[in-house]
Amino acid sequence: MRVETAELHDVLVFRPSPHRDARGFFTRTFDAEVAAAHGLDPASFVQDSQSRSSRGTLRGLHGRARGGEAKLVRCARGAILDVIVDARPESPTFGRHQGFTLDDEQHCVLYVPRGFLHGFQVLSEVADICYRIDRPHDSTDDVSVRYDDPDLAITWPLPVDTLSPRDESAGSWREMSAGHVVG
Ligand SMILES: Cc1cn([C@H]2C[C@H](O)[C@@H](COP(=O)(O)OP(=O)(O)O[C@H]3O[C@@H](C)C(=O)[C@@H](O)[C@H]3O)O2)c(=O)[nH]c1=O
Repeated sequence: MRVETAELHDVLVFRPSPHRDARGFFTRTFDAEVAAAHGLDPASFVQDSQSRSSRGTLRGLHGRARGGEAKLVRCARGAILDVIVDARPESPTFGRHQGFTLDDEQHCVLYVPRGFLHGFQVLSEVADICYRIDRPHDSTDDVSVRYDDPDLAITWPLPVDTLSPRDESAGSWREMSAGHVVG
């Protein structure tokens, strides 16, 4: 498994080597030794979740108040554009965003540190996203920023056809970053 850094500070991409044969494939999705060698505490990932969405669906941008939440994100089925925003005021890449294609061909796993916003749009007919988080979920910590916030100016690849009510009524990046609520 190769591990790459990203444009955004502290972000990692775990790039496995899938084994393909007539039956399909085998791929490693998490390796505690590799994670520890790159400064992550493997035991910290206390919940593993999965969501399924259809093409064009956008989930995000989501962050977490009161300490933030680190994530390991992968696309187990289909393909997505995953976008993260560095919301850590002390970071050299504060306010910047980066997109990553995650799919069931490359099987890359994206490490998103605490203090980021996270969202994705589905590129395939259906996509299953799996993510491990380093704190138990608590919806009272939810923070949402509009995916089409003009200050972030993220380019999404497809028209957005499905949004949750929470994402529909999300706040602005300016408001959120001024209050330093994520992380
Ligand atoms: C995220 C989450 C949701 N839920 C519940 C709450 C709600 O009833 C239902 C759907 O929740 P949401 O609408 O918040 O799900 P969703 O919009 O998929 O939220 C997720 O979006 C992506 C972009 C992320 O980064 C994740 O951390 C998470 O925020 O599932 C849990 O029980 N545990 C969880 O960890």
